[in-house]
Amino acid sequence: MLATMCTLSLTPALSLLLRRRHVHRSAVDLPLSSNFSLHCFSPKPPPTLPLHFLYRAPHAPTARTSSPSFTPRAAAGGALLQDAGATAAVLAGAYCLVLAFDTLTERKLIKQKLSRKLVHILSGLLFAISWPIFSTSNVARYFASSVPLVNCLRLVIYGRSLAIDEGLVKSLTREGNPEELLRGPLYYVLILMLCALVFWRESPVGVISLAMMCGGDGVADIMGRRFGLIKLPYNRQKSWVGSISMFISGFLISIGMLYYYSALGYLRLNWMSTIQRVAWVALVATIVESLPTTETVDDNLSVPLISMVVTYLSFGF
Ligand SMILES: Nc1ccn([C@@H]2O[C@H](COP(=O)(O)OP(=O)(O)OP(=O)(O)O)[C@@H](O)[C@H]2O)c(=O)n1
Ligand SMILES: C/C(=C\CO)CCC[C@H](C)CCC[C@H](C)CCCC(C)C
Repeated sequence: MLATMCTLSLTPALSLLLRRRHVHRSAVDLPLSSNFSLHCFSPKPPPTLPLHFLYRAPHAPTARTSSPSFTPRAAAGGALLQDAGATAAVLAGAYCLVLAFDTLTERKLIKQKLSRKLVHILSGLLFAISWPIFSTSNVARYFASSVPLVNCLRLVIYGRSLAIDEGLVKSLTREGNPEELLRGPLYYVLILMLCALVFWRESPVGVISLAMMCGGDGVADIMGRRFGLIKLPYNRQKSWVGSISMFISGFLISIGMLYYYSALGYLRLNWMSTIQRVAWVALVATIVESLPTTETVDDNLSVPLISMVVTYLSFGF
């Protein structure tokens, strides 16, 4: 795979950040409508492949990495330290987020249903936003995935009543039944783990799927409960307001996440076609979420999984 070395004509800080990270570029030089341009200089232009293909750029040499004392072992040690620190920080963030909403609910400053949905919306989106703080090593995704894994174990322990945490149960379940933790919340963290492990930062599939599950489905619930008077003809449990809210929020949050990752150099997208593709994903996910199948297949599975399939078919990676 031909490697190219790229630098961005962005602010010096962001350019410096990128020089230390993998910068991926498509082999197909796509016009970027965003407000930065990618100046790539490489021994020779990469072959233009028929398919949309990503190139992994090497670490650009810096003053530190060019010094005689710099060794691959030192780099590996630094990456492991960075990933361990990032994992600890995200784990702490997850614990504090749930604790904060648990406290707000306990003090009756926020209703339980709204608290649960805000945790649903924020957890996954903040998790995806945190991925760039992990190193560029090949094991970074495993460190990141350990955060939903720890929460998965936590949900199983409390869901099977092997230990008691009334605050957690109250803030994450509809009826306060610990076994509920083994359904929606457990599927949710399993999807977070899947997105980090399989798709990570190099593919739009993971971030778009999380945007639809967390942002789209979460906002649909909040708006639908509050304003959803006109129900869907084929599903009296869901409403037009809820579904339209899911489409709009899922679309906008997906675009926002893709812009975030392209601004950091992980993705290079043709925004005209990207907007169309994301709209398709949002439409399909909204239709699936509106179907009367929640009792058989939880939304926390159906929405992200259909989003993964449609995004993969649309973007090709
Ligand atoms: N397209 C949608 C989605 C949700 N809702 C509203 O939000 C509520 C919960 O939606 P649902 O998708 O069932 O969310 P759950 O994940 O099951 O919510 P929870 O587990 O918090 O009950 C529905 O009863 C409905 O009032 C809606 O009106 N239209
Ligand atoms: C109630 C929920 C889903 C039901 O629809 C959300 C469950 C949330 C998990 C228990 C906590 C998940 C935490 C994430 C893995 C990491 C978040 C890190 C971020 C920095 C806050």
